[in-house]
Amino acid sequence: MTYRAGWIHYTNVAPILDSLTLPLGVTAITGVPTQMNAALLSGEVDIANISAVEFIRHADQLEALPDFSVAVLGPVYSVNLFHTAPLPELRRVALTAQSAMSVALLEVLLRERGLTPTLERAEGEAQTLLTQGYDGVLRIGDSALREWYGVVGPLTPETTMTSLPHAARGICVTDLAEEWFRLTGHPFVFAVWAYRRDNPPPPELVQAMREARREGIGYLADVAGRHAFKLGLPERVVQHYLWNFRYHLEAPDRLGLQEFADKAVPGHAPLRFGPRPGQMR
Ligand SMILES: C=C(O[C@@H]1C=C(C(=O)O)C=C[C@H]1O)C(=O)O
Repeated sequence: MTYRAGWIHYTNVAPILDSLTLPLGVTAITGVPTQMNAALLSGEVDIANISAVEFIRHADQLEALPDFSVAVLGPVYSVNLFHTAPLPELRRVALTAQSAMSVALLEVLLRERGLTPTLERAEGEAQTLLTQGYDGVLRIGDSALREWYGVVGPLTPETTMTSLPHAARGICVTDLAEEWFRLTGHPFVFAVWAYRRDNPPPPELVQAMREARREGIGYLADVAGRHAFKLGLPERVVQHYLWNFRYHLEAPDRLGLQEFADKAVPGHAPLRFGPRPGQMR
């Protein structure tokens, strides 16, 4: 029988997916996070790298691979609130329909500060929406990375990604993963690789994913070079962006994930992970 995978193929997953050779009997489709979340939950696919919040919300049915994540400790650069008013004065924020995770994270961060702007779905470029009645715009993924650099770049010999100004031309960029780090001191996990508990992936697929990740991380400059060209960004910006991710769901990432789960989805079922490499079920 065929095992079906659903991949969110944003640039941040390229170090895992670009070199992946699917074993015989495994097929894959691709889409944005909300599409892959829905595909896994409807049974259209058997495994997907889904928004961690959907994994948490459906923890009664799902399990995640024990050693795969898209996480960061500190800034992520691609989950950004672009805003023209200071955070405490925000009135109307445009959300993206592509992401479940960043919306849930924004809600947690606003609640922690006691802020209650109106949140609405609206697609389009942040800089355009900011001239159309929104004073905040949440964007994720490749377009958010590109827009972030469009606002705060260029990177000069005197600046680094972390020392860049984060406001320019009247637009401020708040990196939600950095805000999470300020609040908790923990990493933020954006995605995990989840499947229904009664339908785990064939070991050959997980093995192939581990090999692909080793290859991708080992040749990160090449991965960055290819994607920089596609994104229209400087190579060193994309290489820094990719190097910054935590792809192994390590102990600190699990702490961050658990903390987020408790804040965002009170009463959630216990989070479950498959056996670690070499561990028996
Ligand atoms: C950090 C990011 O990670 C992605 C963000 C997701 C979400 O917001 O739901 C889901 C999967 C991640 O790969 C990003 O794309 O900017």
